[in-house]
Amino acid sequence: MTVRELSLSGALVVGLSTQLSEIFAIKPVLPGKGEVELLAKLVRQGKDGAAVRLFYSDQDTMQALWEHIRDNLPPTDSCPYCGHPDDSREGSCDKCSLYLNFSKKNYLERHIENTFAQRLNIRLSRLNLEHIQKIIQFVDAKLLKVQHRSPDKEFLGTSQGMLSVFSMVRKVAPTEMSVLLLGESGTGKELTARSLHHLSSRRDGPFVAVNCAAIPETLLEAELFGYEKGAFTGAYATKKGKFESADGGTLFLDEIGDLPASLQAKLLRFLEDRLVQPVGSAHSRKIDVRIVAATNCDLQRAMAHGQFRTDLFYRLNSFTIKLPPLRERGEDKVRLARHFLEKFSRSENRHMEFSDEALDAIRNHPWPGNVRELENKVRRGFLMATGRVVDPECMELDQGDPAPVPEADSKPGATQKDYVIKVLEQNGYVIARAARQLNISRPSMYALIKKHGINIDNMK
Ligand SMILES: Nc1ncnc2c1ncn2[C@@H]1O[C@H](COP(=O)(O)OP(=O)(O)OP(=O)(O)O)[C@@H](O)[C@H]1O
Repeated sequence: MTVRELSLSGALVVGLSTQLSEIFAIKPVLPGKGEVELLAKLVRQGKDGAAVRLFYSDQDTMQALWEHIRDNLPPTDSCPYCGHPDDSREGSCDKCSLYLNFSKKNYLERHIENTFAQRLNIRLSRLNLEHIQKIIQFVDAKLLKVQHRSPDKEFLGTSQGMLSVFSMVRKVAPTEMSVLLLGESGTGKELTARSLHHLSSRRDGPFVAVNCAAIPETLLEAELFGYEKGAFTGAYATKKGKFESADGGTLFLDEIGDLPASLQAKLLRFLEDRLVQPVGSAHSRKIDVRIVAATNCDLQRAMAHGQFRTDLFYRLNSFTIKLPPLRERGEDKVRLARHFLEKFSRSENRHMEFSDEALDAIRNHPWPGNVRELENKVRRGFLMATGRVVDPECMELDQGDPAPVPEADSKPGATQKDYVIKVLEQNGYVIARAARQLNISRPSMYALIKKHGINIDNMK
């Protein structure tokens, strides 16, 4: 096979024996580069030879090919591609629109771009409007995902609700605004708070998380604001509070709805003047901390009952992000489940997969404990599966009988309280075990106990 004519996108070859659809290689010798391999496809067989289309190769080869072609261009005023008379060679050929300014440095890139655009045009012209509309929608959806993609590769979600969370996180993170995170237990409030911190200019400062429901009321003030030596019995040395530990960074106050009234006032004062006064100290210190607060309880209702200060609520509520419950996240349930299974598989070096039944059970389960519950079920499935396949039984996912977990704020108080007491009884009043049964965190279990005024010591 001999290569007679060679251009950037095509060649004339003689002695070719090939079918129309086949892709084959031609190997012209280029000065200064030697033999190069170019992939080609037959376009037309004529009596002088076969016209072939060339596929673009790597940049070096294309550059060498272009230099060779340029050096051998015939001294003609016509377009070398279509023969149309053109004496300027400054722009594009009027007839075939190819870029003719050969002396320009970026000729090769322009030529390749134009050729791609032309091919795309030809393809598009063969599609009907409905197809084009579908392509545009597809591209839009892809762009949306790229732009709103999670700021953290461990923070997953492609459902509409989560894309909007990611978008809000990106917008508010670089500002100094306080942020209020709302959402049921296990929906990812702490993960969101960490993302806010990592995307802010405070990322090199500390991230300090405090669960206001998990610390007894009597200790909470000292824990948050610190204390001076001798401030109270047992205060043997001066101790920094969480505000001070978070200086220059972010303080995440989880279960803010459980903050006692006196501390609500202190937090409000801090948000106004950024001063912190340790217990037993006569002096205040200026602290540079961004507050991210979170709660899974209904602060509006708490305000209506006089349990949460309205002024503090409005101060914190200037930017609110609501984490959607897992049951409203569509296929994210399966994506997250696969993510957790892969994580466990990697850490144990044991590859596992879900059965189709397991995937259906994951789709249908109501997930009252949200992502935390999903992670726990997948962990259980990973540990209990005997072969390489995780089925609904080893995850203890019974589609017909989802665990009736009390939803913190949607049921009348008495019913929920009874249920919590029952679960505590069943688990011998061991908080961790009761929390596990309800698929909620220990702090959330404490919060439920506190919310209903349940006194475990009297019950044992
Ligand atoms: N979108 C997500 N992608 C990956 N992991 C997630 C996601 N959301 C939550 N998780 C994981 O689920 C678990 C619970 O999340 P997190 O502690 O942030 O929830 P929370 O809303 O703060 O819960 P609680 O109110 O009970 O404190 C964590 O292990 C977290 O890493």
